[in-house]
Amino acid sequence: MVTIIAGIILSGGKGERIGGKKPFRVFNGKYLINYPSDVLKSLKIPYVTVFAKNSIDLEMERKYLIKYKCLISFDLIEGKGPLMGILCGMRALNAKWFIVLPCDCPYVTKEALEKLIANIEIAEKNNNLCIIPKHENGYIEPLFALYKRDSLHILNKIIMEDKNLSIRYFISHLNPLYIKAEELDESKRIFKNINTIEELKNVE
Ligand SMILES: Nc1nc2c(ncn2[C@@H]2O[C@H](COP(=O)(O)OP(=O)(O)OP(=O)(O)O)[C@@H](O)[C@H]2O)c(=O)[nH]1
Ligand SMILES: [Mg+2]
Repeated sequence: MVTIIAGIILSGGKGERIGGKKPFRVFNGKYLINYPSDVLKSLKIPYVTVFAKNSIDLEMERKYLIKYKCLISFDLIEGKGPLMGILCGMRALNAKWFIVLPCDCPYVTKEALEKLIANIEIAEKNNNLCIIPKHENGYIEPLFALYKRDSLHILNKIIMEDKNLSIRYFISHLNPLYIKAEELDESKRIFKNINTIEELKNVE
């Protein structure tokens, strides 16, 4: 059976600004990575967490696996950025649509993801291969978005070419359906990412 929706939690960044180990940094009493994991679990959406190729946090990752019993994958090639994480996630789980989330989104909510998912019907009609939240100022949230499995061949090609691995370049091939960021969360807090040690302490 092909699942309709699966999740991909991107957890393979270097976390340079936070001094490494980003997924397992503690924010408000929980590891950062637990936030998107708990929300996907509460929605009963199967998901894969994609860590870095040469991860140095294997012990933490083992404990995470025991806690969540989700799928775990690792980047095929090191240092290629989020596109590699999406590729490895899509290869690990068979679904029609993938909710891509970063590991550092502690304000993510079940309600916001439900609202995001509700747009799939429109995207199916319009042949959009991704659904991307967009702010009023034009800023987009491609790492808090939905991607259709049908985009996998394009992703493969882009990664094989290895010329432009920006997520915007990938999206430019996908006839994106842009939705208003405030539609998912009026306060837009759900999009807040944690990048530094200081931000770990600023619990809102
Ligand atoms: N699987 C995978 N995920 C990545 C990769 N690069 C970034 N990410 C993830 O994409 C999300 C957004 O990236 P950033 O916020 O820049 O995080 P980061 O790259 O770990 O942090 P910096 O090194 O400080 O930029 C985070 O959840 C990262 O873990 C990668 O090469 N592979
Ligand atoms: Mg980065």
